[in-house]
Amino acid sequence: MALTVGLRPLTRALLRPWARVPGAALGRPAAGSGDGVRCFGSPRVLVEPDPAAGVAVMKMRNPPVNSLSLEFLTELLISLEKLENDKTFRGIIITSDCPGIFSAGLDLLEMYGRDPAHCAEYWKAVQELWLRVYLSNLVVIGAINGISPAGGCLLSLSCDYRVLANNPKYAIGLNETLLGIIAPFWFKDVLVNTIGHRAAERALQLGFLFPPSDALQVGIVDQVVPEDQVQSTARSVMAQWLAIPDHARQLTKNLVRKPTADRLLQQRDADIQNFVRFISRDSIQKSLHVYLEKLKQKKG
Ligand SMILES: CC/C=C\CC(=O)SCCNC(=O)CCNC(=O)[C@H](O)C(C)(C)COP(=O)(O)OP(=O)(O)OC[C@H]1O[C@@H](n2cnc3c(N)ncnc32)[C@H](O)[C@@H]1OP(=O)(O)O
Repeated sequence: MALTVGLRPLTRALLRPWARVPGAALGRPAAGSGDGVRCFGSPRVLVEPDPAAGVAVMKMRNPPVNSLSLEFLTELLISLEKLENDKTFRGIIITSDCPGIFSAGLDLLEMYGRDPAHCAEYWKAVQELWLRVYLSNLVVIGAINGISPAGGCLLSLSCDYRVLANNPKYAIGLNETLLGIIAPFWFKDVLVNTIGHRAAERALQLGFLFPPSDALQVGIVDQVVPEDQVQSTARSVMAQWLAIPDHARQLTKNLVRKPTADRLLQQRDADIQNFVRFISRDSIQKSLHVYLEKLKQKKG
């Protein structure tokens, strides 16, 4: 029997009117967009619109590490939906407002010590974010200005183009096996599509986190540039992509990506059930506990 997935907080949030950021974000003119244009967003997602260019920069700011908690996923989804539905925008640049960290991936605390209903709700939101970014009609460029493991890597892989800052600390990859967990088939599919079967096989089994030079060589990112040029490079790449007529690019993107997305769309509930069964196992909870303890101990 299909698991019934409650989506209460997510649904509630999606029904909420568009939230404007109190304080800091509001009133700050968007960079390069003239005086009249203001940033907007939500507590964890700052959106800097450049209507003249048809581009919005979406900055993730869920400190300390931009882990993808349920609330953060919800805010990202709301921002993306808002931008998708606004004809002003043809492209978005996803980047981080947390120094040195693009995203630490899925929030382990949403999966550790939680009941099955919560895990199901969380996983549905993870699926939702992936589908929205991966199938977005907008051009999506990742300006990856920090480390990007696991779910952070999935988010990057779902962009149309990835620019990574050249800092040896900014590794990227699907490192799930290092945590004693398994990347779901759709994470795997996106990696295989990006770097090929053999490279993905090794990277997934060994939980590789590629430093920038290796990331470029294997093709998990498209470009590596000095750290202070990540945003400007993303903007120039965006201009190239926006030179293509939208309808032609969008239909082509759909042609290429739909089969991969359909594999999940055809079995979303089953995927949620699998995830909940897997993550609820004692052995997996133990692995997560050990990993979280390691993170704590690292601090000394
Ligand atoms: C089934 C598929 C499932 C999962 C896919 C995933 O995405 S699983 C998540 C995989 N992510 C990782 O392996 C990254 C883990 N984090 C790190 O390696 C480091 O935190 C990082 C990102 C390199 C940053 O290091 P830094 O030294 O700057 O910070 P620190 O480690 O001290 O972390 C600060 C606090 O954040 C907590 N934290 C880190 N990552 C996560 C996370 N993914 N989820 C939840 N919480 C996370 C960390 O424990 C620290 O907490 P604190 O309470 O301050 O001790």
